[in-house]
This record gives sequence, C-alpha cells and structure tokens, in this order.
Amino acid sequence: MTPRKPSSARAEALRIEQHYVSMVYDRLDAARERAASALRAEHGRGGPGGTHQARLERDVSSAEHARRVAQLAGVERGLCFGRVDDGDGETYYIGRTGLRDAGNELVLIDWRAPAARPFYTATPSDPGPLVRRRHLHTRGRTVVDLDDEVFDLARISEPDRRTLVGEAALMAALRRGRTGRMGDVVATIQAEQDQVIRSGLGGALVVQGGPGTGKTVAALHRAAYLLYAHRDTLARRGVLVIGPNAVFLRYIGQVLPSLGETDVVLTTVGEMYPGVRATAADPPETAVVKGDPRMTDVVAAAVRGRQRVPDGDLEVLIDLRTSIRGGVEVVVERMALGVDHAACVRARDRARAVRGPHNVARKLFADTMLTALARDEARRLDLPPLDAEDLRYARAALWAQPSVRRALDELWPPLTPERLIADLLTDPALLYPAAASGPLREEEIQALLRPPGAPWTPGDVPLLDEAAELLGEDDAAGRAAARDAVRARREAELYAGEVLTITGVAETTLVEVDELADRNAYDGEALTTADRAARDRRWSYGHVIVDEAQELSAMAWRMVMRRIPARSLTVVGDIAQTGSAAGARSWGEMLDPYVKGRWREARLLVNYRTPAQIMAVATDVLRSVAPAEEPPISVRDGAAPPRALRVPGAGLPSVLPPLVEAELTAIGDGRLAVLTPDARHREIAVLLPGAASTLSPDALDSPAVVLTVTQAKGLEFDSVIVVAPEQILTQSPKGPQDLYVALTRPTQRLTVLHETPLPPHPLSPEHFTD
Ligand SMILES: Nc1ncnc2c1ncn2[C@@H]1O[C@H](COP(=O)(O)OP(=O)(O)OP(=O)(O)O)[C@@H](O)[C@H]1O
Repeated sequence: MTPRKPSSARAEALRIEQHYVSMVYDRLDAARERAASALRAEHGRGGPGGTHQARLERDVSSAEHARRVAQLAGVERGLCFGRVDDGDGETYYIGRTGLRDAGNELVLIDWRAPAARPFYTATPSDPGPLVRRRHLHTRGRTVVDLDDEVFDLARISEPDRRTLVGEAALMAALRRGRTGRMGDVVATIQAEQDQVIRSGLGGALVVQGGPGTGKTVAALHRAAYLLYAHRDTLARRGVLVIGPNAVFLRYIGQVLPSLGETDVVLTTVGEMYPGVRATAADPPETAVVKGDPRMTDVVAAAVRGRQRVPDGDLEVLIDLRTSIRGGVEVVVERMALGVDHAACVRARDRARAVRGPHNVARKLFADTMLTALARDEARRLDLPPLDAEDLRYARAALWAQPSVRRALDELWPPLTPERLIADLLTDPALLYPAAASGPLREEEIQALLRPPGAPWTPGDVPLLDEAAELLGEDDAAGRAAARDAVRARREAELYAGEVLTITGVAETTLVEVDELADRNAYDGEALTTADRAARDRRWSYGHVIVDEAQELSAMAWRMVMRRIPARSLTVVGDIAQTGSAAGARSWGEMLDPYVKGRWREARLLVNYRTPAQIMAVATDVLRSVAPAEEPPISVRDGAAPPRALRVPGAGLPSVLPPLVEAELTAIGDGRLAVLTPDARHREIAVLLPGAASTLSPDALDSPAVVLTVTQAKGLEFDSVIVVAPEQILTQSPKGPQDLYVALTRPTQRLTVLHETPLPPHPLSPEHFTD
C-alpha cells in the first residue's frame, strides 16, 4: 500500500476524530437536556409558596439538578481533549467530564478518573500500557488539530500509523498569547504536576517550585481532583483557596468552573474575617510586627487589660426610690453601694480562672459583683440575710440600674474584636501595657500605633481573628441566639430526615440530613457549601489550598489553621519569591508549629512560562538571594532576547509611552505589564493614561496595566517592562526577591528601563541587547 501524504494523513485523522467528538457533544447535549428538564420539572412542582415541606423537598433536588446543569455548562469548551491507545488495541477518550452513550457505555472518561491517569503519566521512558497519546485541539465543536506522541510504533496498527500527526501539544499551549485570565491545562498536565494533583487528601503537602513551574495551575487542578475523588468528604465541608489579592483571584477565577467545579471558596487573607474589608496596606516594618507570633501574647494581654478592677473600692450610686411628679419619674432617694477592692480582685480572678472567652466570662464577673452589691444593699437597709431567691431578684434589680451597669461595663466591658483591635492600635495607654507581654520593643510599638479611624489592613485580619477567639460570643443575647439555633437545627434535622425518607433521596445518599438542615438554616434560603462557609468565621473546611503561601505571616498561619482542624492542606509557593517582610524564610518555620514532621514536599522544576533567555537574567538575581536554590529550567527558548534600555535623567515621559505602543504591536492580542518600584507607581501610571493602573479586579482585562511588583505576584504577561530595576532592588530588604518576581513575569518579551547604570550584580549586561 502506498503511504499517504502527511496532509491527507492529517485530514483523515481529523475526520475520524471529528466524528467521535461530534458524537460526544451530542451526548453532552442529551445530558444537559436531561438535567435541565429535571430542574424544570422540580420547579413545576408547586408555585413559589407551598407548604414548608414542599419547599424543602424542592430545595433538595433543585440544588442537585442546578449543580449538574452548572457543571455541564462549564465543560463546553474543549470537552474532549485527549485519546489514548493501549497495547491491546483499546482506545479511550479523555475529557472534562465523564459521559455515557444511550447504551450506558462510557464514551468519555473524566480526566480525574483513575482510568485517565496514563494519559498524564506516560513518558517515553515509562509509557505504562500506552502505545500512543493523542491531544485533540478543538475550536468550538470542531477538531482543528491533533498532536501524537508515539511510545511504541511497532504496536500501533497500520491504519493508525498512517494517521500519526502533530507537534508537542504542550508547546502549542505555551505559545498561545495571554488573555488576562489563567486557563486550565487539563489537556497538557505534565507527569510531575500530575503527582501533585493526585497526591492523597490527608496531611499537609507543600508544593515548592520556582516561578512559572505551574504551582498555581497544579493546585487548582488538585482542588478539582480532590472534589472528584473525595466528594463525600469534601462536598459538605468545602474547599478553600487562599490567594494573595483580588486581582489574582480574578485571574484564576475561571479555572475551576472550566473544570466543572463551582463549589470552591476563593479568598485572600484580608477577606477572611467576615464583615471586615482590608482596604489599606501596612508599611513593611508594621507588617513584620503584626505578623509576628508574639502578637498572640499582645492580643491576649490586651484582652486581660480590659478586665479591670478599681484602684480602690468600687462605689456606685443607685436610685432607691422614685416617684411620678407631673407625669415624670423623679428620683427622690439615692443610696451608695460598695464592693471593697479585695472583693473586686477576687471577682475578676474567679472569672478569669474559668478560662472562658472574655464575653462569656463577663457574665460570671458581673454575677459575682452584683451579688456583692446586693449583699451590701441588704446590709445598709438592715434587711435579713438574703436567700437564693432574694439574691436572684436583687441582682436583676441592680442590673437594671444604669449606674450599676455602667460601672460594671467599665470594669469588664462587652467587646467586639473590631473594638478591641482598633482601640489597641490607636491608644498608647492600652498598647504599651499589652506590648510588655510580647515583649515588643519601643520601635515595634511605634510601628503599630496609628490614628483613630484608620482603615483595616490585611495584617489586622489575623489579629481580629485572634481577638474573636479570645472574646467569644457577645454576652447572653449571643448565647440565647446560639441556643435557639441549636433548637431550630434539631427540628430542621428531624424534619429533613422525614423529607429524605419521603422523597426516597435517603437511599441514594445524595444529600445528608445535616447538609439539608444546613441548607435551610438561613431563613429557608438554599445556600451552597461555599456560600455558607464564606459567611462563617468558624467554618472548618475539608481542605485548604494556600497559594503564594510564602507571603503569609506566622499570625496569618494561625488564622488559616483554625479553619482546618483536620490539617488537610496544600501549601503552594516559592521561598525565593517571598516579598512580604513578615513572610516565610522556610516552610518548616511556618508549618512545624502545626504539623511538625507531618508535612511532605513536592518540587516542581520546569518553568513553563519564561523563555530561557529571560530566565538567564532572573537566575543571576536568584543566585544573589538564594544561592542554594536551583533555578527552574525553561521548557522553551524565546524569540526575542531581553532588552535593557538606559533612560537618561528625566527621559521616562518621552521613552515609556512609545515603548509601550511598540510592545503592544509586537504582542498583538496579548497582555503587557509595566512593573514599577512601589514609590513610583503613581508617577508612572500618569504617563500611561490608556493603561489600567488601579487594583480593581478587572484591571487585567486591559491590554496594558501598570503594577507594583507585589501586585503582579502570581500573574504573567506576554510583554513586561520593568522600570528602574535598580530602585526595585533597594526599595526594601526584600528588594532582590521583588526584582526576581518582576523578571519572571514575561511569557515572551522583557524590557528593562534603567535610569542609572545597571547594577552588574545581579543584572549582568551580557544577557541583554539594547
Ligand atoms: N502542564 C501545563 N500545560 C500548559 N501550560 C502550563 C502547564 N503547566 C503550567 N503551565 C502554564 O505556565 C504558566 C505558569 O503557571 P503558574 O502560574 O501556575 O506557575 P507558578 O509556579 O504558580 O508561578 P509563580 O510562582 O510565578 O506564580 C501558566 O500560564 C500556566 O498555564
């Protein structure tokens, strides 16, 4: 038989695959129609009202059907992206979700299923059962290209051999221009990343890797994989992904929905305390103190400092007798009551000794003091000794007196975390005594002090969380509400149990009783796990993924760990990129207090983002900050060598705008970033009015954006212009790390604009053209 020309081999292969892919999309349409009509039918069962039971039943299955509809909506693009052929002549197709044909035969394997694993793990030296891996590239529902990797040509059938096509799918994926949104890489996950993604759920996994090694993308695929493989465990408790800022969350926000997962909470450290929005940033010296573990003792001392006793005896004037005169209640007799100093101290010590939270222990303190006041009142009025019943009434009557309540509130006030921390950081009279417990040095105290009314910063949030733990629920009203909630919940559980039995859902174990009760706990509103978790400070998650984890302070780790009592977490980061002065110097330093000896580390070594010529520039900087750290190896060479341009004196306004224009032309539809020293962001943004420069989440929709290095962390751009690297280098003790981050953001082009001669260490001029 005469071999066909390559072009017709490709055409023939495309025809075969198109046939299959069209069939798979037909199955997707059918599955969508089934899910949508089930949802419609559910909504059709009764109007908006109906009995409570009817609403509850509808909520159960509506939520499930709605989830399935959303899941199937998310997998349209690139539904089927892979095919594997094994040595036994079997062929399997891999895609974003699993699908069956009308005869219940599996026509598409979910990428997370064990059967899909060889697609990701096969390498030329260790192909496992595979003889060929094929990547299918689709546009809409059309197959536009194919890539084959052949592991054993001899075992490929003659017809298949004639339709072998392609170049490496990974390279094609990496060459694509950036869009301002991270995409999923489900079709091209590499073997070392696959190991991270499918690593077991339990314990702490640290993924350490240089810039561009796919840490973020692997972590997000891991979230999707864990939800697939451990849905029973995770669907109820949820998965939390913590990123460095809102822009980053927007950047990665599309990845999980495109993998069919919508039930993950994405947040930043600054948003982890419900009701507080951290809108300001701390200077480095302040961030360091707020992130220091000694702040645990300072906050605890601040709480103790609000549990006071009077300098001498306590004296309170109470209204003894009132009468109505002219329709107005008038006090006609007052009496002074007292508690001696030693008794006040005993009341305080007794309340502290129960070791309960401040707002809960306050009740005991108030009770003891009221008892002492009641006894003093009885003595002064020459009443016989009070029995228990008399005492209860006397205490209640005293508590109703504004002067008594004022006096006790002054000694042991009800406190919110916001009040405690705001007062602590603005009032030297509160901060100095609390700081002695750190102990904090004078300059550290000065770094903490700020004017009243100052906005919250991300560094405040772990302090608020710490305070919330120590303060507890606010007074009896809070506890009564909690008791009501427990009662309501018990009723809801009972009720949900009945509903599940009635609807037959119980047999399918689709929804658990307490999940249903939870869903209905908010005024009948059906909430997803993600919604409920995001509203609840004390929610404990099934798994937490921390990205750019090197930036978290010790105090932030304390807060995060409170959300993961099971200690099932994935920590993703690069110690060499630590920019926050309060961030990590080693993983052990941050994690050992919680999971000593129980965390495992995976290393990613290949850089998929930055071309080799640009990485050579960054590697010199890495050597200067972390000589022991292996630089990641770039998987590809770039087309454009990095450029260094000297900008004389005040020349930036005339040089930068045309340079940005030229770069935008060079990258076509891609994205460009101008990265600036912190102090010069505003000045440089003014020079580029057409570029986005605020940190709004849609900043990345703009073709060009002006950012500080901190803001650019975790992001990538086709072209990057680094302004004044010599200033970035010296802007803080972490300046060299900042420069390393800046130089590793480009996917194609790097230009460095320097105003003074390049510092040859670490920026050796031989790596640049001009
Ligand atoms: N297997 C892969 N297939 C295709 N693209 C990939 C793959 N792995 C990583 N990439 C791409 O490489 C780029 C860098 O990935 P990612 O942002 O996850 O790296 P990172 O290690 O988190 O980097 P940094 O530390 O700089 O934040 C992204 O564009 C990502 O899509």
